[in-house]
Amino acid sequence: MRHEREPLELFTEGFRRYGDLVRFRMGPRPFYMVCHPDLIRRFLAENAVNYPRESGLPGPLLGNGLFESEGEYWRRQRRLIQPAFHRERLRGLVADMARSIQRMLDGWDARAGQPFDMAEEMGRLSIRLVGRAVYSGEPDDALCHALRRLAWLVNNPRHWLVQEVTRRLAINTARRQEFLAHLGRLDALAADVIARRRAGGPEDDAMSVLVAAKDRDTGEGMTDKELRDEFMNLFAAGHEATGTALTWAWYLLAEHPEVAERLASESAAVLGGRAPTAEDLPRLRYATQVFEETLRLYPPAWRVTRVAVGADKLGGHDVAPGTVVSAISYVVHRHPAFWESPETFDPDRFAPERAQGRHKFSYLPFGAGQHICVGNNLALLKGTLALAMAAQRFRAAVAPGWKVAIQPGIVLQPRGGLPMTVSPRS
Ligand code: HEM
Repeated sequence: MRHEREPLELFTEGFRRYGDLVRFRMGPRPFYMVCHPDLIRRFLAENAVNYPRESGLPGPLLGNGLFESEGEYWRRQRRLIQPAFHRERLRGLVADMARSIQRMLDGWDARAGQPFDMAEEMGRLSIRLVGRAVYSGEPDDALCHALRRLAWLVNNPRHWLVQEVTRRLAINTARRQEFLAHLGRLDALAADVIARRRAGGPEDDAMSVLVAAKDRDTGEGMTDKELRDEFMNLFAAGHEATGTALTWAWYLLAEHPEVAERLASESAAVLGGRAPTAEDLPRLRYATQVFEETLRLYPPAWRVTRVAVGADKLGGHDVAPGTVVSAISYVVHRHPAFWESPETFDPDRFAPERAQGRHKFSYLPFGAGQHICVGNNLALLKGTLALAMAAQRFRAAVAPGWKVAIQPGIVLQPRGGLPMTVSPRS
């Protein structure tokens, strides 16, 4: 089936041939790919109530957390969790995050010239930075390994399918045992963090906000099970996309040395070799733009999908109940009516004066509407800091002979990782 083998090619071709709304035959249900931002606004925002996310059984990893829930329960949880990720609160994390990034970069000095997998490196960095935001902790190597393996098992659709089947039939395969062992490690951490916060631990990370949060109608807080599920959603699911985006950023910078030089100049002018502070953030504008443009060309969450529960019309076409409706961000971000020279890597298109007036629903790296990514400010902060700090110290190049290809699993990753070499700037 082509949509499993090469979905990006299939969807891109469908858009070029048929335009803004394309019906595909795949599986038993009708499937619409929606590419026009007005139509995306319709199903993700204006009539979102008709297009919930597909409900499945709560899985063992994410449980009934924000990613998986819908309706009143989701609304309550979202209200309680959102304050933990306000931009002002995140500013307090800058110093700790900078320290984590600095430690990674110090390790690069000894690795100069030797290829290493940038996807693995960025994945681990992202885990450490999310750890700081979620529970004020820096995960050790064993925990990073567990999370990387879990992400790998979940991101690969074939493994995930096997996981689901073996779980439902309670078959104990080696992969399943591996999955459960990693999950057990994470569950132990979640239980420990929750117990400490209940006993009154630090007060400025996401878990302390969640433990203290009270429903405005009932006055009740979250149960331990609810806290555990949200911990998994934020910590386990929150790291993968940022790590992948940073990996693609390194690839694009290697391919566009002029952008890498400009990024390094900005860092030199603003930071002059020291670690960034929260006050520097507005002046690291080009680093943010590089990250935003990377998210346009390689949106890690490359599709946003819903299922219609009632009849509707999209662009004059009938949508029957049960229709799967998907905005393929990878295609929407290359829509020529909304993006000039869409294949060109041009961070300046995110300069405030050029971004002004852009259709809000033509740029969807964090989704749109009520489910828009709750961690988007954190992701932009991580991306900006990591790029600004790394660019002032290192250049990177794809390892000689390596062919970069895209693997669209749940997340849009480089197939087989991304071997790169780094060299210090003199
Ligand atoms: C570059 C990094 C990231 C990308 C590209 C990304 C992308 C997305 C997208 C597209 C959605 C919407 C899914 C939908 O509508 O079906 C989403 C939702 C979500 N994201 Fe992110 N995300 C990133 C980072 C993070 C981080 C750092 C966290 C938390 C620490 C996080 C937590 C969540 C949660 C909990 C949701 C569900 C929100 C809801 O349904 O209310 N994400 N993300």
